[in-house]
Amino acid sequence: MLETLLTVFLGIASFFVLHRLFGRRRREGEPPLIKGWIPFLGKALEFRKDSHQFLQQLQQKHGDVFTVLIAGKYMTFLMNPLLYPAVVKHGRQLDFHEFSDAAASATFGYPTVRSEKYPGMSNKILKLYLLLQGPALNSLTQTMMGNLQVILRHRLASTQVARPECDWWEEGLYQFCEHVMFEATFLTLFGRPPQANKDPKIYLERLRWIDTLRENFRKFDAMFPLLIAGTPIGLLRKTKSIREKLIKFFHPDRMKEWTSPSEFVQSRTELFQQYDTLKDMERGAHHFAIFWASVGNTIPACFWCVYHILSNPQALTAVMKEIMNVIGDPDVEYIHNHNITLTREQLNRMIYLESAINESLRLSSASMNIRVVQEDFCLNLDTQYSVCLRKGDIVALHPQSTHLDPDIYPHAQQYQFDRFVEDGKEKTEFYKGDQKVRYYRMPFGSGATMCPGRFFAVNEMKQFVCITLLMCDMQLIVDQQEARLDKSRAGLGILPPANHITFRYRPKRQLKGREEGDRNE
Ligand code: HEM
Repeated sequence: MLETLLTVFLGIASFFVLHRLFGRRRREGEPPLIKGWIPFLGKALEFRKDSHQFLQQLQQKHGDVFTVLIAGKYMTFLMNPLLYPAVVKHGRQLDFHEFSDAAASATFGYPTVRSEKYPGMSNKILKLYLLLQGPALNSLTQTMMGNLQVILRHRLASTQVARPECDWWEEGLYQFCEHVMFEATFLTLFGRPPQANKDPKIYLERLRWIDTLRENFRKFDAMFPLLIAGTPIGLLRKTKSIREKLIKFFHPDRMKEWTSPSEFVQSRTELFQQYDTLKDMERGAHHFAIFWASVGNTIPACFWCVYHILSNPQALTAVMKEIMNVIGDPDVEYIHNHNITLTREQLNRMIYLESAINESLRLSSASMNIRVVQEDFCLNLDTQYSVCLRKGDIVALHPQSTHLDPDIYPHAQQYQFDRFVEDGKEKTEFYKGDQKVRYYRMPFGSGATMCPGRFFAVNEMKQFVCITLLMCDMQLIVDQQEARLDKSRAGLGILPPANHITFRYRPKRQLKGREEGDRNE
């Protein structure tokens, strides 16, 4: 044991010494470099505890642009959203895919896409993302709507059978969102495995495959921050075998048996088949990766959205009113016994719901936009200010600092469901001082590399909120702590809650005017 500790210590110490001797020096025009090894280790921990606070302190001390040495990489942070347009404009010199390709391939277990072994594949993958948007989104929306209702109806029916004595059923709100969204998104994108086609009455049988998939997914996801940070999977105990199980689940031979996959997944399957150099397990790894992308952020986002709406009577009333206006006041019998349809156009009309979703994304998103510098160059940030960057360095935007900037968003820590509505329309003008901020809301990134699933994701969230509010009476349990963000996943997207939140629900009994009164029952 002592020997191991000594070896590790000597390894780290010699790395630090070598780096001090040969590490690079600051040059003219480069941003302030924050270094120093012992403080750095402490700082890495501080960053993990609260990245926003940590970066804010550095900003106060060093200004809007500074460089930090993290895990051997020089990362230049741009902390002021007024400087972001310069980065977005330099997409060629500040590339997203060099980082994302390397990080995703190591995390999910497929070879890097930009390799010569797969000519043209990277661009073809990007083109297929269009099948998550535009006209293709209509059929995804329709399928998702049906899946959400089937899953929720089954859930209500089976809970009624399991707990007939209860008027209300208590459950973890996160677990509820996770169960429903995980299955609905899977079925919508990937279609139905044979197990899912069994007689719907045999519900437990139907659930088994998705339960196993979700359990393995959860275990993998818990290790995701370490994997994406470059930890070799072999060091992470059982994670390697769990990833293998997940990849096998998406093996092309199994996927052949799934009925009605989305055009998006079907086209990706066909694309991967065109490359003989790609092995079947690697194709499975690609499918698993896109499945992770499709639920990894959407599930916590749904949690925050429902949590905030249930915590704010005003928000609940406004959203419910909007839903009823759009779908035309059906009665509760109709809701429980018929398929509710909501088209994309109807979802687009729900501006209060959209604002409520955007507000919860603003408060819970902690993604970092990473770009790799492709050549030595000086980036003109505004008319007077430019910073010089070196090839291979990283430029990072930290949207959370914008989202929580009280200059842009007064009472920035507060949830205001209608923050993004003005004069009955979406509010799109936000200012910092007297300057208009172009990139004021960035949970999905910015510029050409913005998340290609963003329209699908917002649609899904709207559908989830509409269907659950229409089919269920829902209340947060009183006398519990407010939900807090789990900041340990900072940099990776929507933060999950750090504490357990319980809510109670039952099949909807009455549709109009009950929401406010219900809370005090
Ligand atoms: C609330 C839900 C979601 C959030 C907050 C989110 C956020 C993000 C962010 C921040 C990026 C990186 C963008 C950049 O740095 O420029 C990204 C990339 C990506 N997202 Fe999402 N996303 C969500 C849902 C989805 C869904 C539902 C899908 C797919 C079905 C998806 C697919 C992707 C893909 C494929 C990329 C990589 C794109 C590329 O390589 O160019 N995302 N997402």
